[in-house]
Order: sequence, then structure tokens, then C-alpha cells
Amino acid sequence: MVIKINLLATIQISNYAFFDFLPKHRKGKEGVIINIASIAGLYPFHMFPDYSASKHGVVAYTQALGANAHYQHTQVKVMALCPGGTDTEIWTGMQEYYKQFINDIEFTYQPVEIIGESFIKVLKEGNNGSIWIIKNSEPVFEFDYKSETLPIITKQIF
Ligand SMILES: NC(=O)C1=CN([C@@H]2O[C@H](COP(=O)(O)OP(=O)(O)OC[C@H]3O[C@@H](n4cnc5c(N)ncnc54)[C@H](O)[C@@H]3O)[C@@H](O)[C@H]2O)C=CC1
Ligand SMILES: CCCCCC(=O)/C=C/C=C\C/C=C\C/C=C\CCCC(=O)O
Repeated sequence: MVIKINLLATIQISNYAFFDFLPKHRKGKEGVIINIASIAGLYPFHMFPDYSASKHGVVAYTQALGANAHYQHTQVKVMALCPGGTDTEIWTGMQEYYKQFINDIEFTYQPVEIIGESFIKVLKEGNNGSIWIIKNSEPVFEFDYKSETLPIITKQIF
């Protein structure tokens, strides 16, 4: 279920915006799609295995559709936000088994307003394909893939 809602629905609606809605209806020269992933989409998170997998999918999809090869054809930027723990209702919906691990995590829940403010900043300043972290109420910053993980594929590497 979480894969359907978090990953498949994100892919479906982004594809619709990218290939159909924005080409037909946008007013400016550029369109922007910002997907909501999570820090659990950058690092595997033991409290939410299925959720973490779904958000890794959102990050990978965003980077792939956010490749500049696409932008040259469409002038649509695709980016993602990766919030850390944020004070919303979502935490009340955890499955019973996983609740026993809640004390393993040591963050404070940031207020939801910071997500809105960060969204506006990324909308104005973010580059195509960029992934942004919002955690512990700190200013939003871009995730540095080069120092953290394998690079995305831009040439034959196998
Ligand atoms: N709160 C947090 O700590 C974090 C949240 N996120 C992400 O932020 C996004 C928003 O989550 P929150 O505001 O925290 O959660 P929330 O539980 O407060 O809000 C989620 C909303 O999604 C709606 N929803 C759920 N299933 C749906 C469906 N099948 N069709 C249509 N709407 C549906 C709910 O009715 C609710 O309004 C989610 O993608 C979540 O994964 C990411 C990182 C951290
Ligand atoms: C430091 C980690 C920050 C993680 C932030 C985040 O994305 C928080 C999410 C909070 C709650 C998720 C709640 C429900 C997830 C839905 C289903 C979980 C199913 C269990 C599973 O295997 O994932």
C-alpha cells in the first residue's frame, strides 16, 4: 500500500504534469515539479522499511526525470524535498510493530512551516534534478550526491 501511495502515485502524477499538463497549460517559459521524498529516501531507515523503499524510489525517479537531457526538450525542472522528522499527523499512523523503535531516534520534530518556506526557496533557486534536505529546523540545503553515494548514471559504467 505504501508503495502505491508514495511511489506509484508520485510517478503517475509527475508523469501527467511533465508530459501532459505543463506542456499544454504553463504560462511561463519554464515548468517546475517538486516531489516530496524524505531523509528516509536517502538513507535506509529501520523504523520504516517499506516507506524507506518507496521514498528511495521517489528520489531515483526525480533524479532520472530531472536529467538535463529531458530539460533540453521540455524546459520542465524536476526536484525533490527530503524532510527529516516534522510535526504532522503522519507519526500517529505508524504500524504497531515499529512503534517500539521510536526511542531509537533522537531528533526533535521540526515545525511544518519550515517545509513551506523551504519549498519556496527551492522553487526559486533549485537546479533541475536537485535533491534538498530539510532537517532539525536548519535552512534547507542541497544533498551532495558526489560525496555521499554512487553518482547517477550519465555514461556506460558496466
Ligand atoms: N512528517 C514527517 O516527519 C515527514 C513527512 N514526509 C512526507 O511528507 C508528505 C506529507 O506528509 P505529512 O504532512 O507529514 O503527513 P500527514 O499524515 O499529516 O498528511 C498526509 C495527507 O495525505 C493524505 N492521504 C493519505 N493517503 C492518501 C491517498 N491514498 N490519496 C489521497 N490523499 C491521501 C491524508 O489524508 C493527509 O491529508 C508525505 O509524502 C510524507 O511521506 C517526509 C518526511 C518527513
Ligand atoms: C530520521 C528519519 C526521518 C524520517 C522522516 C519521515 O519520512 C517520517 C515518516 C514518518 C512516518 C511514516 C509513517 C507511516 C509510514 C507508512 C507505512 C509504514 C509501513 C511500515 C514500513 O515498513 O515502512
